[in-house]
Amino acid sequence: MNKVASVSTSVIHETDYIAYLINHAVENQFSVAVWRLPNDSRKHLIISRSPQLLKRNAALEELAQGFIFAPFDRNSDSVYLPADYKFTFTDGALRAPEEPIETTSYTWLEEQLRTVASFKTAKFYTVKKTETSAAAASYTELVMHGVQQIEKGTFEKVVPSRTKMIDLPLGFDIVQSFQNLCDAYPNALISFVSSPETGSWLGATPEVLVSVEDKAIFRTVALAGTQPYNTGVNLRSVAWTQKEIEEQALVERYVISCFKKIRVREYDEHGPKTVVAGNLMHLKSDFTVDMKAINFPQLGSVMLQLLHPTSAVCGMPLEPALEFLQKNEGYNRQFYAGFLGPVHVNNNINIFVNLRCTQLLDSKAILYAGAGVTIDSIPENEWNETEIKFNTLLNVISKA
Ligand SMILES: C=C(O[C@@H]1C=C(C(=O)O)C=C[C@H]1O)C(=O)O
Repeated sequence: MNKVASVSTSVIHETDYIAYLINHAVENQFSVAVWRLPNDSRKHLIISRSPQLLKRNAALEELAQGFIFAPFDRNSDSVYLPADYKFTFTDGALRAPEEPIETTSYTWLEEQLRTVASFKTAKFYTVKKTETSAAAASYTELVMHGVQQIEKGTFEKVVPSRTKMIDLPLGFDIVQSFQNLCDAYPNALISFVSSPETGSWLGATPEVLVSVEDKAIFRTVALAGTQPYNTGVNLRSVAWTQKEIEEQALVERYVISCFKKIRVREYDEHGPKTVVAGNLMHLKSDFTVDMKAINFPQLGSVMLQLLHPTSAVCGMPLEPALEFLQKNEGYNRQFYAGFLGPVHVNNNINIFVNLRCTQLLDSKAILYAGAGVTIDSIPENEWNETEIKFNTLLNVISKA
């Protein structure tokens, strides 16, 4: 039996491999990203020896295979994890290599595992200093303040956010939590990113920001409006209020305004439709562009730069809403409502908005959530909306 076959036929479970690889990264000051795309059974893990800092106008199309992790603040650099090692898992096991980087990774791992007697729980990076939002009461005040500015005509929509600090359960296991999120939310991007630069972030986001398939098909969405989802509800008969319909229509208009800036008229738009995102439902419109037909190979990079931060996480118009948040939100969002995802993995770019996420600390975690505020917002309802958004992760992490 050759080396590759001996690993692929072993009985080691993917959770042990993933824990081993995360520990290897952390012990060597490397960075690691683990993810599972929506409606996909494969899990991927990359280790990056030296992450790069990328400027806002970096061309994604020119990057080597890797994982991008960008903060909310578009003037701060993104962290790019070029893959030095890459692994794919299916059906609970490590998949046989399908490309050169996986072959070298496989061979390296097999070598490493010769001296491993048992697998340990994964450790992860934590940052020394971080920021959280003020007390809950001030969130309803922030929403009220936002509504006042809308009444004055400063902007039409703003998305104030807040944090919730929780204690991690005793014996918290990051790999188990990742697996639990994968099981609970099949149509979300499940991700775990850990690096000395960023600390550790775990998330289950429903929102595509930019995806490019085979350098040919560009996709983005306009997602907004939130209601709790109860299993069995018929999505076709879900009713939305005028406030939610307008809130989502604003995001749609924002996406279209980005296409207009670059004179792209040939986009297909479908929706809005009710979609399920874990414990919640949203209204979603899909946008698709045939990049070959319009001869626009950089559409992914160009739209990423124009879209972020969208009106789903910031507001409309962007500049005054952003200024309001910077002045009044009272904390640094860091990577919440930034973007993240694999670049050039299996010939695709799959970048999502970093929502329903948590930053992990030593024995605590910070959850992040925001809610779209329009002229019809009722502060208590927006507060409740952030509570149910926290539950996407809380329901899973607290059981880990
Ligand atoms: C801002 C968040 O979510 C965004 C805001 C939504 C809304 O205001 O209804 C819905 C989906 C997301 O686009 C979040 O989850 O923190």
